[in-house]
Amino acid sequence: MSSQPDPRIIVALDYSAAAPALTLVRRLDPTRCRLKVGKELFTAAGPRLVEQLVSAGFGVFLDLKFHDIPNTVGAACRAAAGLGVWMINVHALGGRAMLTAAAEALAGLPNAPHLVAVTVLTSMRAADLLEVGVSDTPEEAVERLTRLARDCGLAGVVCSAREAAALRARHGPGFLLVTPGIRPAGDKAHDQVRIATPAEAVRAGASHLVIGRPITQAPDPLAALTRIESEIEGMLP
Ligand SMILES: O=c1ccn([C@@H]2O[C@H](COP(=O)(O)O)[C@@H](O)[C@H]2O)c(=O)[nH]1
Repeated sequence: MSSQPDPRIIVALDYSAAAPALTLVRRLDPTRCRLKVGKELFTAAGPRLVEQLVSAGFGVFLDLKFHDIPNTVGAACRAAAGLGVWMINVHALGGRAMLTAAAEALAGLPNAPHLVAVTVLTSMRAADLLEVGVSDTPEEAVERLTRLARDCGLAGVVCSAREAAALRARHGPGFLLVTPGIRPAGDKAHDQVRIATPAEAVRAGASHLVIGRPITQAPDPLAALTRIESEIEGMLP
């Protein structure tokens, strides 16, 4: 019996136009990685590019981080699902009613995408949370928002790999832990704060690793992807 490939690396296509994104995508293979389309590329290139990536066989994470009133977010989630993507997300800080509306909007849809909630952005540290009125540590805030998201029926969360071990222990094997802020040892952190290497993330129990600039801005993106694959090879179940 042949098993379906389930690539754990999600390449973040943070480009300002479709052309450079497609130049990289043509060198990639859907059995090796999934693709993430975020706010920049989606705003520049629109839903047709997303459909093109889906038609090319890639699992696409549409990372638009919806955060609005429940009715608006539910409708946006349904529209996103219509593009045939593999995963979509909302901000957990939108609260229970919004998270429930998002989950209910997808319930019963054929081939509904995985719905995950962004907890605390990987670019934030404790002082940033304090400034917006959150006195929890990032770890506490991530844990609390994850419990809320799970309670509302979401399939997983976006968190940093630094919180992944505690979440994996509490929420068990099937819960999705999608971790950006991945930096191979020695790579620049850029604007990321709560970072981890690919191996650290997998060891902590991350189900998926979101990786952008370490691949897209590498002199040889394919070689960078191959190095990351080798680093985690044999560590995944
Ligand atoms: O907490 C979050 C949520 C989303 N992201 C997104 O992931 C990629 C990371 O890109 P790098 O170039 O590897 O830093 C980017 O598209 C973010 O929008 C995140 O970093 N943190």
